[in-house]
Amino acid sequence: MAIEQQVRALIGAGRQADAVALVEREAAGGDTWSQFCLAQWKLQGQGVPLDVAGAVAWLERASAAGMAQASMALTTFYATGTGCSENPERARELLQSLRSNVGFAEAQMRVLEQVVEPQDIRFETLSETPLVRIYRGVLAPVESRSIRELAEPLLEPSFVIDPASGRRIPHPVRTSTGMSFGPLGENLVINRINRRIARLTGTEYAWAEPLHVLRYTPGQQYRAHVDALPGVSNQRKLTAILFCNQGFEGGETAFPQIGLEVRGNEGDMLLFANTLPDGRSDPASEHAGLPVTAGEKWIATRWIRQRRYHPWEPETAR
Ligand SMILES: O=C(O)CCC(=O)C(=O)O
Ligand SMILES: [Fe+2]
Repeated sequence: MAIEQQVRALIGAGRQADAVALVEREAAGGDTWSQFCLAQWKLQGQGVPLDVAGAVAWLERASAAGMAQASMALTTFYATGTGCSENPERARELLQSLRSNVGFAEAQMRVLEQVVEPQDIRFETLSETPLVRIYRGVLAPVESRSIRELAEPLLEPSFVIDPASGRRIPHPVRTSTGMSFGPLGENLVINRINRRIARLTGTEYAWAEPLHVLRYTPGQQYRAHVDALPGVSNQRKLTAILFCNQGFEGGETAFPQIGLEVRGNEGDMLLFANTLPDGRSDPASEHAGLPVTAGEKWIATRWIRQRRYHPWEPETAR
């Protein structure tokens, strides 16, 4: 019986410890399927302790033995510095080595090659206090399209848990659908965009939360709110919003406290400060995504903290 079937049979029979022992033995003996399986278990903390660096080590072995799926996964780990040191060049080399036999790698590589990293991006300052700026032409059309295409199948409505009933109820502030490119969902196209945002904002790539995509259809909106979070010391100092399409009506980003409404063109980036010089939330940064009245509005938001933030390192969220 192939190892995969043996593992399934053991798990099906409730013999999880035996399944882990088998996979560990086979992985050590050089079986790439077992190496990949063990890496996944270590990432989920399933049957074995959660161990991201250990997962990367097994992916390395499987990749070195020629397993394309492992190399593909490694591109994301190196691009985002998850479980290993950040190494975007290594990520790109791995992707390049895969392009001829993995369709998804070929498609990503083509987008990377079509876009020359923009150098002379101009911005206009719309408000000094709070700081609000719009940067023109941050994304190439192929990049904003990639964001939409990658996000679309993963969009989910925003819900919150109602404290009274304990039930999932529609989010009271945000009626759009959304998704995030978390550490393992960030392909090299998204990674390069995130690095560009860091460069333009004078911040570090590793300080920001995962790129968060929102799609609004007619009637949907993001009611007035501040992005700063209650009770955290690693505050959301800046918000960068990428406009990922155009041609919709309504949907301006409004700052009611300073009487400002912004509509970016596809590829533009809105940047604003959420905190006062002493680090506290700035009430004047209050903003809303006004209701869309026709068409669809797509944006991608990067909330930038004051220092390192990583979704898998809970201490960095506080
Ligand atoms: O949709 C908008 O224009 C605003 C989005 C927003 O406030 C956010 O992503 O934090
Ligand atoms: Fe916001």
